[in-house]
Amino acid sequence: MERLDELRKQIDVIDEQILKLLNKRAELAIEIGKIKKAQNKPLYVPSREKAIYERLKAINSGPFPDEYIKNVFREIISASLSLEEVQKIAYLGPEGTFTHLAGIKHFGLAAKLIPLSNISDVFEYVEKKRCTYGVIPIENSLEGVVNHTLDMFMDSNLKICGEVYLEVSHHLMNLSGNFDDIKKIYSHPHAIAQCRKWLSKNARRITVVEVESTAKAAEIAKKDASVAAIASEMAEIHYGLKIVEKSIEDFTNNFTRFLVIGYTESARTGNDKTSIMFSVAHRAGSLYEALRAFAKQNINMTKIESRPSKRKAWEYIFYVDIDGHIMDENVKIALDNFSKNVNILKILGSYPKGEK
Ligand SMILES: C=C(O[C@@H]1C=C(C(=O)O)C=C[C@H]1O)C(=O)O
Repeated sequence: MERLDELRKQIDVIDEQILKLLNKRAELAIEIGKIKKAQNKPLYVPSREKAIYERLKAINSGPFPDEYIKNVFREIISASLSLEEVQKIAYLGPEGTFTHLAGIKHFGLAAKLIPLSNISDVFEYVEKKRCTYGVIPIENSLEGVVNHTLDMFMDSNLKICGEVYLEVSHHLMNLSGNFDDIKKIYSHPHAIAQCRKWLSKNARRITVVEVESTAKAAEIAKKDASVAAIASEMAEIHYGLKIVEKSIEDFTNNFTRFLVIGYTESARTGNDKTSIMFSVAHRAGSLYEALRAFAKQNINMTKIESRPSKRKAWEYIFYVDIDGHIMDENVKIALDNFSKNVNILKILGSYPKGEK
């Protein structure tokens, strides 16, 4: 037998062993699912999943690459979890958006992802338990925060249970893949802003039209050969378009951060983040005094935003992210002191940090 055939035979044997083990593993997951259901515990446990990825990465002896262990096990876990219960996930659609991609990255392909047309609907679907979790964008490293998402937390009791980072790259695409066919370019205002230099250099005479999402732009481009969309690779595949020019963004290092919202609280993993919202009195130094509680406990603040309270003119709500979990001793002490210096305090959730 040729060496090539011989090696492939060995791979076939190993694949059979992997499949047998996958089924053994799935049986255990089903058992665990029954226990969790009987104890009324959440079926999806992100802290456990994170611990699995990290443990396997630490013991990996190679040559299987460390960076792909999570991808492989993400799908194994997603498929196992679907045997306990298929997870219904609401996300800001339509299909083919970066939020869709973030949902798949976090929950895997076995979850049922449900596209909704706005951020409020995603909150409502999860609040009314039509979906177990929701995925929404919260900020882009170049364009800043998504105000609508922040504002939704004012009146919602949902918790943040996870975060996902995606590197964003914009491509110009149309039906033919031919630049000369393009009369109009459609995209989301953020994507257009991020490709400004390229557009002014290469598409001066082409009309640029803003639409509500990059996927919507791709949907329009699919119907009209003279329309091109600036959208993601996901949209290209989903809408059957052809890339005219790849990565036309002005700056690299473009990341979008997404939040996973739901009713369950995520357990401590040792590498977590906590999000809070609060207001302070209109008094000199009140914000400074409050935030000192974190500095005193040596807690790093990773984000601060302010938004109008919408209840009274010139009254603001602050949003802060800190390193650590509410079950960490230093976070507990800091929040206890912090709460003495603020008016309203709402803990939006502690959750495992997303991989950048
Ligand atoms: C099996 C479990 O349920 C789910 C599936 C997991 C898995 O397949 O390893 C891990 C965490 C949960 O999201 C569990 O809780 O351990």
